[in-house]
Amino acid sequence: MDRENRVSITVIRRLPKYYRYLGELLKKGINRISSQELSKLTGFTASQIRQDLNNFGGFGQQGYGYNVEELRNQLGKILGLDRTYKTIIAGAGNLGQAVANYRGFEEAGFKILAMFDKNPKLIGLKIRDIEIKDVDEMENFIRENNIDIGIITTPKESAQDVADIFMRSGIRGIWNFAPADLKVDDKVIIENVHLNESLFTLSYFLKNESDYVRD
Ligand SMILES: NC(=O)c1ccc[n+]([C@@H]2O[C@H](COP(=O)([O-])OP(=O)(O)OC[C@H]3O[C@@H](n4cnc5c(N)ncnc54)[C@H](O)[C@@H]3O)[C@@H](O)[C@H]2O)c1
Repeated sequence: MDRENRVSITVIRRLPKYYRYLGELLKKGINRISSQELSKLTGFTASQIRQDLNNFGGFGQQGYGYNVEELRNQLGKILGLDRTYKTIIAGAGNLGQAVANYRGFEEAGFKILAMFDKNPKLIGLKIRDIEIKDVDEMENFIRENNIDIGIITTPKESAQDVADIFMRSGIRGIWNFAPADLKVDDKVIIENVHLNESLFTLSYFLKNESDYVRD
């Protein structure tokens, strides 16, 4: 896709939600859906949905709506979910272990090959079948296994060091849970999951209940 035809980030951020709802519809055996029905499910307006999907060529037909399976497959391809990603976790504490324990990521194609920590007490332990290795081995492991995605679940003080190792060893995608604004090269995509920020936003909405517009 050339620069002018690039799809906006706000549209991209809505795609996983469409993808998830379409998956749920398929599980219920529903094979056809109109943009109005999708609107009721997702909370986005029908015209927003049509506009979003038109960015990728438009999948619906007037009077018919969308074929759920076809649309989900297409969105899966657009999201890059039609392949698997080799993934590692740096920081095998509470959150790192919780991420490693969740099978859903693997089912979606994100295979966790190893975890890395600096605490000798953790090294050698396994979470499911995922071994916790010494962080000193991480750089070589990434190079040898062509790791695609690195997950950061270390304390924030170590997060930049970990990101630097990821970058030098060729990782292109970083999923960062540490509350730190990491500096990465242009070649690297970073997606931050700042759980606290989300919780503080919830706190704002509770405090200002009658005072905001939901999107
Ligand atoms: N636990 C949560 O629910 C939660 C919620 C919000 C944010 N976070 C963030 O996620 C991160 C991890 O939180 P946690 O609760 O799992 O912490 P934790 O202390 O349980 O685990 C952190 C792990 O990172 C390891 N570590 C430290 N420096 C390292 C390095 N340089 N290389 C490799 N491993 C290293 C530690 O030995 C430890 O095992 C923190 O940045 C925290 O702020 C966690």
